[in-house]
Amino acid sequence: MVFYVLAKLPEIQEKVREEIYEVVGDKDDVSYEDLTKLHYLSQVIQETLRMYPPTARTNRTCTEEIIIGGIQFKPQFTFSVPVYVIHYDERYYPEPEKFDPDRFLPDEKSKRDPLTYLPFGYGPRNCIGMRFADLEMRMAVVHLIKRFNFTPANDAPDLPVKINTSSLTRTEQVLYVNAEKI
Ligand code: HEM
Repeated sequence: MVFYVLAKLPEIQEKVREEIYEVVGDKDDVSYEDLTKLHYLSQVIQETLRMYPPTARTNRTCTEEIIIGGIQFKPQFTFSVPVYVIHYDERYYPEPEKFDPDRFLPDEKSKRDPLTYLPFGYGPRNCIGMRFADLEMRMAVVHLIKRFNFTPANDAPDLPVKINTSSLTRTEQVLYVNAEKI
């Protein structure tokens, strides 16, 4: 998804590429240290996961009775946390359909409740692979953006791309990008 977004937003793609050249330069051997310095790339990945979270909702089962906001939850009740809906709530993300990596600048991020950003879930049973996935995504973008310029293929739909959220999220149509060697 991130390559599609970058193909559609060439200024953001260029900014990501510039940061990668500054931090990594020409070397092929990208270290963990290098990846931790790619702050703008991290913001782009976070914004991609806000708009296109692979999991649209996550479920929990109550172990004990509790009342939250006047709603009574009994033991064994199962309920869904609507991740996708929360990520598009204007109270937390003004103009939610706009792709804006600056929402994840440290200052902006610190103004929001952490429960408003849930691509990896939350709490003791959140995603165990979160950090690994983050590093993998950064590494993939670094190697590909260094070598290729991405542009939208013919008839590529505009952003935001329509998403089917019935189970794991997926785009309603197949998305293609052109990759041109730099
Ligand atoms: C972008 C990539 C990924 C996303 C968006 C993602 C998202 C999620 C979400 C939303 C949950 C449920 C968390 C909750 O209910 O609070 C979850 C659970 C889990 N994920 Fe991921 N995940 C990703 C990659 C990975 C990877 C790479 C691994 C393994 C290497 C992994 C392993 C797991 C496991 C084992 C759980 C269950 C944890 C538990 O029940 O205690 N995930 N993930």
